[in-house]
Amino acid sequence: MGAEKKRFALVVGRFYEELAEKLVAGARATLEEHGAETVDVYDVPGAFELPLAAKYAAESGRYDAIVALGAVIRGETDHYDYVCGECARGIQQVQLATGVPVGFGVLTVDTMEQAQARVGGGAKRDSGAHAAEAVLASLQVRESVRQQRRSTGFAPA
Ligand SMILES: Nc1c(NC[C@H](O)[C@H](O)[C@H](O)CO)[nH]c(=O)[nH]c1=O
Ligand SMILES: CC(=O)[C@@H](O)COP(=O)(O)O
Repeated sequence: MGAEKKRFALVVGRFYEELAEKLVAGARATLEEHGAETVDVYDVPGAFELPLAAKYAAESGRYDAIVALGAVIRGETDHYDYVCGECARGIQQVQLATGVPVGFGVLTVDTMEQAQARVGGGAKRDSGAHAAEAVLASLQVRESVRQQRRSTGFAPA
C-alpha cells in the first residue's frame, strides 16, 4: 500500500541504543519509500513502556499507524519473560482497542548476536522494516474493506 498523505509514529524503546537506531532506520526508510507524509519518533526507556506510548499516539488522532520498536535480550532471571509478554500483549491490546495498526518491531532474543542479525544490515531480516510493512498491509486491508462496502452498498445493520 502507498503511504501518501499518511502519518506515522514510531515509539522506540531505547534500552539498547544502537539496536534501536537501526530499527528506526529500517522502519523510517520503508515508510518514506512508500510516500509517508510524516514519521514522528517518540522514545521510551524500554520495551515495557512501549504499549503506553503506542496508546498515547493512537488516541491522539494524529496518526494513521504506529510502529513499536525495541530489543529485549534475555538475562539471568525471568524478567525477560515479563517484559516481552507485557510488551506484546499491550501492543496488541492498543491496536485492537483503537483500530490503529501498531506494528510489533520488538526483538525478543537470547543474545546480542541474534539481535544484530535481525536489524538492518543483519543476516536474518530487518525487523524495523518488517514492522513498518506490516502496518502498511493493515492499512491496505482497512481501505479494501471500505472500498468493498462502498461498491456493494453493504453495511451491517
Ligand atoms: N531488560 C530489558 C528491558 N528492561 C527494562 C523495561 O523495559 C522497563 O523499561 C523497566 O522495567 C522500567 O519500567 N527493556 C528492554 O527494552 N530490553 C531489555 O533487554
Ligand atoms: C530482559 C531483561 O529484563 C533482562 O535483560 C534483565 O537481566 P536479568 O534477568 O539478568 O536481571
